[in-house]
Amino acid sequence: MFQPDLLKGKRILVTGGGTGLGRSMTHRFLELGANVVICGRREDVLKQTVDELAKETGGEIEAVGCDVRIPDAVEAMMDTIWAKRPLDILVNNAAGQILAQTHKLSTRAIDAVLGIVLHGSAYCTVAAGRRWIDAGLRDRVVMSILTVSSLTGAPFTVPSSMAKAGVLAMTKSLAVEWGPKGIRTCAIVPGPFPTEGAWSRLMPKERGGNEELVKTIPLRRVGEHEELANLAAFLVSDGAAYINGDAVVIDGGKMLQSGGGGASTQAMLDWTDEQWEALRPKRK
Ligand SMILES: CCCCC/C=C/C(=O)SCCNC(=O)CCNC(=O)[C@H](O)C(C)(C)COP(=O)(O)OP(=O)(O)OC[C@H]1O[C@@H](n2cnc3c(N)ncnc32)[C@H](O)[C@@H]1OP(=O)(O)O
Ligand SMILES: NC(=O)C1=CN([C@@H]2O[C@H](COP(=O)(O)OP(=O)(O)OC[C@H]3O[C@@H](n4cnc5c(N)ncnc54)[C@H](OP(=O)(O)O)[C@@H]3O)[C@@H](O)[C@H]2O)C=CC1
Repeated sequence: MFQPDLLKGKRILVTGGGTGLGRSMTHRFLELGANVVICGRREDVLKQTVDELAKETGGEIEAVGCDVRIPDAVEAMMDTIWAKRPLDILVNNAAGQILAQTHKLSTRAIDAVLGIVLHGSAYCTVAAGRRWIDAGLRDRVVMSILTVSSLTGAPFTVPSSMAKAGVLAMTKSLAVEWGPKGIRTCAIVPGPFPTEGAWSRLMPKERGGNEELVKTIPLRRVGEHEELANLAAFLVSDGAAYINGDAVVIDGGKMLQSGGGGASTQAMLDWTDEQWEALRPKRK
């Protein structure tokens, strides 16, 4: 699908790259010749991913333990990365989610999610951007992984929806402020892509499992990691050099199905031919 050296020479940081979609993007970036640094809080998870992906791809990968909620930890991580070679690309992927009734959330619960998604993305973006701007480095990219709820809002995942909407605002704002400095920003808005992290927190069996979920998606399936990883590879590559400030939705059309007619559209999709026929005016 891509030239095998699409990302050759690019040094990329994927936050939360040890698991799930971050791992899958890292895998694709390595296959395409990038040098990738991953970060996360659990060093054992990072080490295992580094070992596995180095073996699977033969690519250059390293890990730095970092909690992106802690400003000093982010600065220390960037110093460690820069000591070897400056980044070309930052991928803000690390996230936290809680499925709960909003009026029952504790302030610590709200802060836990806002801290990872909103503050963590801002700390990483500013730490990389400041270094690029101070050194006059151009042709750099910040790509953030959002959620459909950043565009639509979503009940029961309010802190995440708020935080991702904030990251979208950062993406659009910096496209204008940093564009002239040779730094472009972009985002991906994924629909459902099964991962242990998301499914264990957001898909309790009471939700009906994947069978119920796919009925809400026009393409009638969840996403495949490779599909998101390919989009990510394109967006950070020089092939997408004129894309700045935009967020690309990859959700099988889910957002469109739940919009407009909403719940009643959903019900109509399950109507039988007889039900539709019964609506036709009868000829006299
Ligand atoms: C269907 C497809 C939709 C897909 C959309 C997907 C979007 C995603 O973002 S998926 C990403 C999922 N991955 C993760 O969330 C990974 C990281 N997450 C975490 O580490 C935790 O889940 C975290 C966000 C809670 C943060 O962990 P930590 O800092 O260790 O925080 P604590 O465990 O100490 O909890 C802090 C605070 O939050 C309360 N809390 C935790 N879970 C819940 C819950 N389910 N309901 C209500 N409250 C919860 C916890 O009790 C603590 O509060 P206090 O008790 O007041 O101390
Ligand atoms: N899967 C899906 O259907 C969807 C996912 N997304 C987005 O995709 C991205 C990846 O999610 P997914 O792969 O599903 O979930 P995962 O739980 O697998 O990924 C989250 C990653 O973030 C890391 N992380 C969490 N908190 C911190 C922190 N404070 N500092 C550093 N790293 C942290 C975790 O590692 P550790 O715990 O070791 O720190 C983990 O590797 C997220 O941005 C999510 O919002 C969006 C829409 C749908």
